[in-house]
Amino acid sequence: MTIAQLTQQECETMLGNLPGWSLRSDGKAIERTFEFADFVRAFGFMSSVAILAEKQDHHPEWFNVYNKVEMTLTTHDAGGLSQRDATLAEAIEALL
Ligand SMILES: C[C@H](O)[C@H](O)[C@H]1CNC2=NC(N)=NC(=O)C2=N1
Repeated sequence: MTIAQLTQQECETMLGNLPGWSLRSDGKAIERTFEFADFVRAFGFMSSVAILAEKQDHHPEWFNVYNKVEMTLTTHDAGGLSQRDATLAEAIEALL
């Protein structure tokens, strides 16, 4: 499935609406680290994100150590950032 990449302007607008997220150095993904009180809360967050990801058919790349979750969003089918990344990031922020 071919999905359109965001334009430079759309990327800037997206990041302006997503404080805490930053653009990866190659410009093809956005990243954010989440920190929770303990592992159980971090894993509960990941479980909630997993349900969102399935609903949106759009999945994060992530790494968890104890209470920290490092998350990267990119659209593999687009080879970079797409509206799907913005939509998922906004839904994730709404969980906090
Ligand atoms: C067939 C394809 O794997 C699906 O359309 C979805 C699954 N989840 C996905 N997640 C992400 N991050 N990028 C994708 O391109 C993607 N594609």
